[in-house]
Amino acid sequence: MSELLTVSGLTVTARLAADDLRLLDAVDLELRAGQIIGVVGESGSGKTTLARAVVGLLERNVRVDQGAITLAGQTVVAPGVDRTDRIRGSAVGMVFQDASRSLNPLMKVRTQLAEVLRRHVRDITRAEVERRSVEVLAQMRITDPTRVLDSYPHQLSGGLRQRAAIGLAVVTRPALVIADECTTALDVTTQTKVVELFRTLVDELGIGLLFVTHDLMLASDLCDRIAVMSRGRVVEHGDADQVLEQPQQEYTRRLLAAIPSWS
Ligand SMILES: Nc1ncnc2c1ncn2[C@@H]1O[C@H](COP(=O)(O)OP(=O)(O)OP(=O)(O)O)[C@@H](O)[C@H]1O
Repeated sequence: MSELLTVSGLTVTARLAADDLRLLDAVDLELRAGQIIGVVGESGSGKTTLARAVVGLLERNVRVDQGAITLAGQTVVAPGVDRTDRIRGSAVGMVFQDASRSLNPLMKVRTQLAEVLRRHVRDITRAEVERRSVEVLAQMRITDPTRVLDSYPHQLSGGLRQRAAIGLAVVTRPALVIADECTTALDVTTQTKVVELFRTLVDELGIGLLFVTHDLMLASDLCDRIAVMSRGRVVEHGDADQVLEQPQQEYTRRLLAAIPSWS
């Protein structure tokens, strides 16, 4: 099977008033369709920068110096190259920590799903918009899709809001989903349900999921592969079982030792 997402030698720098700051240093990563990769590491290790680089949402003072990101064999990011506007929201869906960053608080869920579908699916009919909106909420295991479609985000519970946000990310049937700390703000029970939902979606739809989390325990429950980041570098990268059972790097061993229930 060929790689869906390949990050090779990605080096990213922020320009600051006084100096340049390297945010990512020769990062390598691979992900196949139907797989989940957990990008883990302490705060400030570069996880969000990596996730944002894949979707071309780096801040204005940040640039790609070396390396490349390819999606299904096509280069989308390289020094001086940014083709992410062709894939963002269509081939690649995004879910953020805070559903309010994924969802527009001023629009009903129905309107938001319709807007995304109309933007990305040429000549889609009203009936098809409605059918796919209901279908995607059902895929999110939402039992009363009509109520959710007719709600504003603030009228939904945190868990339902995040499910609606995931629905918005996958309604265009992307090949890849980037989820950045998207369960962090949820209570543990809701977090578990969202993680189970992700596993089901990946298995059912065959998408690739890049799941950014500082929570190694959560990553161990969900992910097939794990990339451990420290100071802008991927220090360890491999099958989740292998990384967790036989960590090669001292940094990974320290992260594991910090989990109270890990033995
Ligand atoms: N635009 C920027 N300009 C300057 N420094 C930045 C910029 N964006 C990120 N950084 C710095 O790069 C480092 C990595 O940040 P990043 O948000 O990628 O880390 P992270 O692993 O996602 O952390 P967290 O888990 O806290 O979100 C941090 O030290 C951050 O302050």
